[in-house]
Parts: sequence; structure tokens; C-alpha cells
Amino acid sequence: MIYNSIIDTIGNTPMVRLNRLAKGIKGEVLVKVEYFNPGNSMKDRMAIKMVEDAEKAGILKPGGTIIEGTSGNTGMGLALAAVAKGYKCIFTMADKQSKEKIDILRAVGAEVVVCPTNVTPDDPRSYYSVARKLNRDIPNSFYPNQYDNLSNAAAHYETTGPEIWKDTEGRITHYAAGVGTGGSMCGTAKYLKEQNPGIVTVGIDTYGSVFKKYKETGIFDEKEVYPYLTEGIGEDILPKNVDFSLINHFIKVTDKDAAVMTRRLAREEGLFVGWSCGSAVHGALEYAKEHLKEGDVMVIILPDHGTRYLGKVYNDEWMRNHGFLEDKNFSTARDIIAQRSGTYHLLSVKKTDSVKEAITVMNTKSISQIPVLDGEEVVGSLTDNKLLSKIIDNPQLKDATVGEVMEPSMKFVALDSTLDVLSSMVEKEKAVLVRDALDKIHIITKHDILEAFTN
Ligand SMILES: N[C@@H](CCSC[C@H](N)C(=O)O)C(=O)O
Repeated sequence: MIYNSIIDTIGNTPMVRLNRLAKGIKGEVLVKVEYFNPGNSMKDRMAIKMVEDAEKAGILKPGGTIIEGTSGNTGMGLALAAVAKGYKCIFTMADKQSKEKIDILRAVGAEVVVCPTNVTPDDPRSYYSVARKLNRDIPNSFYPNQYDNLSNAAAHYETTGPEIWKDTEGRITHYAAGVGTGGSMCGTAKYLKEQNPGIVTVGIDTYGSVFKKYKETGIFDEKEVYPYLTEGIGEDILPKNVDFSLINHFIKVTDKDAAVMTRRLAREEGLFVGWSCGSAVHGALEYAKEHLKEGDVMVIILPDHGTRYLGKVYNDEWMRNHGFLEDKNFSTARDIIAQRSGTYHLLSVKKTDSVKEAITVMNTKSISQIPVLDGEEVVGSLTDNKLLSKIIDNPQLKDATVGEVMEPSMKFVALDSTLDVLSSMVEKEKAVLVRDALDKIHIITKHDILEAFTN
């Protein structure tokens, strides 16, 4: 078969049975290996669709420049489409994304602008804002906006869903995929649920992302948002391509569990895949162990290829430096809490307390940070050094209320977060919060983590 252009080879990727990793699971676990696409990721499918829909709508014109904020894979898909059709490309990327991805995009002729990861989406320095600004400034440019552009989910509705249905001969009972823009999860889920409404969908999320909590509560909880390492899934915004009604369950997977599973996929199944593939398989198998029955068929999407992570999850030194090597068996936030004696009491101050009262509590209890509550809800925090510098600048503040001087809340972490993860969190945050199984809130400080390491 001869193709007119490389973009005509997108899609029809193979479905492969998981053998070793799915041992002991009732039912069948299959993975759809998307690195067989020409750009080595499933994003090729939606990239070409966004480009062609924009051409049809007259938004993308000859000689135009495609500008997108990307974690890399969508950029690669767009770059291939751009080469085939004669457009220029500029991509903005957060600096947490792997160097390989930046190099690959430059190799196919794209310009890449690297932006800081640790800023809010509406900060003018974020990769979303920079892409929007470039689109405003550069004439004849097109900003696909993969997050809100519904051509994204439509591409998977038209291709990924039908391929899965055909390859499983309609036997699929469960569909699992990472959720980033939401396109592959929801476009595919929509098609599959139209064929069989009983198909259960499992969205894989990461710690530091808003999706799971939003599905459960309908609230965008900013405390759920903090920097994470996993690339390509999770979000600090709610993209229009995420249709929560099409996702039955969310499972959160830690950076470490995802990295370890990625390496196992390569070594135990010969699937040399990317980091979010480890997230998808770890989360999906966690669900499958508990819920799959004989005769069930689960399909998991593996979005991209391992070459993009050679310097990270496939690099032993990087894994060791991040405390991710499989042989380390760290204790968790759960263990720290379990070791605490005495009756439960969270030291806190109220938003309406005066700063003077708060300082008294912090001094008498010798603590350097404290959560601020409004009723039962954590709404902020006080830390001694920041409070001190505010009072030095403005001595009147000691008579103000805590609500007027408080800082953002400490971040919440998962009960099963391991000491290595906790220690990287407190480096930035000084202390973190965790909810126990009874929903009681506990604080974990650097001191607690050091003590747990020595025990
Ligand atoms: N916020 C995520 C990325 C979300 S999806 C982007 C997509 N996979 C792409 O290739 O552009 C992250 O932290 O990586």
C-alpha cells in the first residue's frame, strides 16, 4: 500500500493483550498501542482533525502559523500536519516536559517557547497564556486550543471508538484512559457508550489535578492543584473536551506508581511506552483487580512512546534521585498519622480571629505554620516568617483579622503518599494537609517526615 503523505497513516493502531501484568485479573485486559501512529502518539488523530476542521472553516489559511500550548504530543501531531500541508508551527510548553519532546518538535521544524510550570493558568507567563498572546500578535495564525476545541473529542469519536469496537467485536465492557484535554477519554467513550450504554469508563487522573474531585463534588477545588511530574495527563483547568457525564469513575495515580509501571510495561510486556501509559495501566489494573468479572474485556489506551522519557523514567539515576526506584519501600502519610498518640486535634485558627490571637497560639504551641479555618473548611494558612515580614512592613496588621493576612491554604495530599513524595511537597509548601479515612484533617510538617524517616 502506498500513502500520499505520512498523515494518511494515522490510526488503525494495534490492540495487544496484557499478559504478565494482568495475571490474576478476571477477564481480559487489552491495550491499544498508540505509538504506532506516525508522530508516535494518539494525539496525531486529533491534531489532523483540528487542522482540517479549521481549514474547512476558513480559520487556517495558506501560509498560516499554527500556535498551540502542548505537553509535546499534540505539538508533534500538529507539526506533522503542518509539514504535510505547508504551515509553520510555534509551540509553548511548560518547563516540566521532557527535553526529548522539545528536541523532537524542533527536529520537525517547529519553534518551541518554554514557559514556567509552576504558575497559574491565567498567569501571563503560563504556556496557555503565552500561546494565546502569540496568536493575537502573529498575523494569519491559528490557535487550535486542544483543550476547548471539540474537534479533539470528535477525532476519537470518529476513529478510536470505532476501531476499539471493531477489534473487540463489540465485546468491550470497560474502557480506561488518562484524562488531560479529555478528548481521547470522552470522544471514544461517547462512541462506545452509544454502541453499548453498559460500558464502564475509567478516567485516570494524577495527584495535583482537579478532575477526580470535580467529578465527585462538582466543585473546582484549588487545593487539589499543585505541580506534579507526570506528563500529558491531569489538569489545573476544566477543558471543554472533558464531559464528566461520560466518565463513570476516576482513579488518581501517583507520579511514582506511574513511573514504576511504565518501566514494567517495557520490561515485562515489551511495550516501550511513555509515562502516562504507566499511569493508565496502574490505575486501570487497580480498578480491574476489584471489579472485573470473568468474560469482561477492558481496553486501556497507551498514548505514546518511551523515547520521549529516556532521560526520566527510563533513566535509573533520575528514578533514584526522585525516590522512585522500585526497591524502596517508604512509609506513607497514613503511617505518620497512625503513629500519633492522644486524641485527635487539628491546631488551627479561625479566619475571624485576630492576628494577635493567632500569634499567641503559634508561640505557645511552638509551631511555625497553622491552617486557617472558616467553619469546617480550610481556607488559608499562616506561616511565621511571612507573617513577621508583613507585620514589619505594616505594624497595624497585628490588630487585623487572620482572614486579612492569611496566605493560600496548604495543599492536600493523598493518604497513601509516600515519604519521598511528601518530602518533595514540603520543600515547596513547608507543610501539607491530609484527610484520614474518617475525613478528619491532619497536618504533616517537615519535622514529621524527618521523624518518620528515622523510625
Ligand atoms: N497538563 C498536562 C497536559 C494536558 S494534555 C496535553 C496533551 N497531552 C499534549 O500533548 O499537548 C501536563 O501537565 O502535562
